[in-house]
Amino acid sequence: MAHIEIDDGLFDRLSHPERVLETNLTIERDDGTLDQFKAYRSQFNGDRGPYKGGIRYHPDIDRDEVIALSGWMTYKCAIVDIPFGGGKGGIELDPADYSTAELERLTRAFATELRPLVGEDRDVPAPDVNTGPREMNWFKDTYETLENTTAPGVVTGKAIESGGSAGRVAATGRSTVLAAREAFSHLGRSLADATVAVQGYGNAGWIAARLLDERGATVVAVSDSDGAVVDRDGLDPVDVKRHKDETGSVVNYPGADTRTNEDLLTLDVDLLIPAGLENAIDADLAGDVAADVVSEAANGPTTPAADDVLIENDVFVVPDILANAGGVVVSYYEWVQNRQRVSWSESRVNEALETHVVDAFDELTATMAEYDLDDPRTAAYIVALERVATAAEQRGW
Ligand SMILES: NC(=O)C1=CN([C@@H]2O[C@H](COP(=O)(O)OP(=O)(O)OC[C@H]3O[C@@H](n4cnc5c(N)ncnc54)[C@H](O)[C@@H]3O)[C@@H](O)[C@H]2O)C=CC1
Ligand SMILES: O=C(O)CCC(=O)C(=O)O
Repeated sequence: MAHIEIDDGLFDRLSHPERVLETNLTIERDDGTLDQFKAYRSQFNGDRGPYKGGIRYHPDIDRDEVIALSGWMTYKCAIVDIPFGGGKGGIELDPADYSTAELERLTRAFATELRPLVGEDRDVPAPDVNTGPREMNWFKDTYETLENTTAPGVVTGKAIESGGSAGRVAATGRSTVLAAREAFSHLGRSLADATVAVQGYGNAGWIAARLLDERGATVVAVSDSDGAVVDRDGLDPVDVKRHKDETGSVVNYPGADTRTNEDLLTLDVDLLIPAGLENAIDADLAGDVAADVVSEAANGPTTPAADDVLIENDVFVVPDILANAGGVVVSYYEWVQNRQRVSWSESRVNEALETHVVDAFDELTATMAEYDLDDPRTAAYIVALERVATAAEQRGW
């Protein structure tokens, strides 16, 4: 059912990316042989500002996935009201199979290929799955060297010493927790009393678990792609992270029971945080989700059919475009600091982040009330789509 009126032509335009680069990168392996990698960058929509979105390294990445992720970035930037459009990119590989030197050559090859498309005012990449400050530093250096300039705002998520922002690494987990706090408060409950399960123990998931623990919630289960660990008395997120860093996985964490990822998603907890990849919760599994609130750290963890089941079962789902927007909000402030050649304190960054998340959540609940909706995701898209459509219309054709 349509809730807002959008011109048919504009709707068509917003159903497709503005452009997609698909390329093959060639690098020399450490043994002297050559290897090829498929790589993509989708620029979905730039009506509200430069394209913005991460770069993912993953063996299953493909063109359609990158396009979908770049579309979500468009609406994410709109709902938290930062002046960016949506983009996303990625390289098809499992980084675990490559040395640091090979990953550096590959990242530099991608930056070289993307050079005509990116820039501080054109398209600003950032980290996503399996990338982080290290890759962003390499990207920035390659771009600046080729352009013979300094342009730290060409990517965000850099190391602090290379122009990164305080608070960026923790920002995605932080907004996921702030969004959950707002959802609990909306339901008249306190996050401090909640039990939590976190699926995915990378940048987004582990930070969310740590911040929840610091706020008094009990993290009873966490997982990564190898499986889940559960301790009903509560896990110590920092110690689980130490175990994962030492052993490569959360699995076999001393004192905890080992379970499957599916078990984790259907565990009897108050709050579920999917922080892995897309489509983790499908329609079959959704009926067994026991949590009252889901705060989506991952992009697209809930399929549309699963969403219907969760709504039917009164599960309050804070959609990805709001819950995980902390990453791009702090990326925006990193870009602002880079452009102004200034550096903000972590508390200033965190305060700005919190304002964006709380304001967006308030707009979401006000829209649910205005349209008599029981679905937070639809409300989020009403707010975001109106902003994108208005900007597009004001620019004209
Ligand atoms: N890093 C960032 O700033 C942002 C990340 N996100 C999203 O958050 C999600 C996670 O990203 P990061 O934490 O950055 O990646 P990461 O590479 O740091 O960690 C990903 C984690 O997910 C786990 N995982 C993968 N498949 C899984 C499965 N089937 N079951 C359980 N765990 C699984 C991996 O083992 C790993 O622990 C992605 O959807 C990403 O797009 C969203 C906004 C910003
Ligand atoms: O920080 C950014 O620019 C975008 C991060 C990202 O890829 C995401 O929010 O999914």
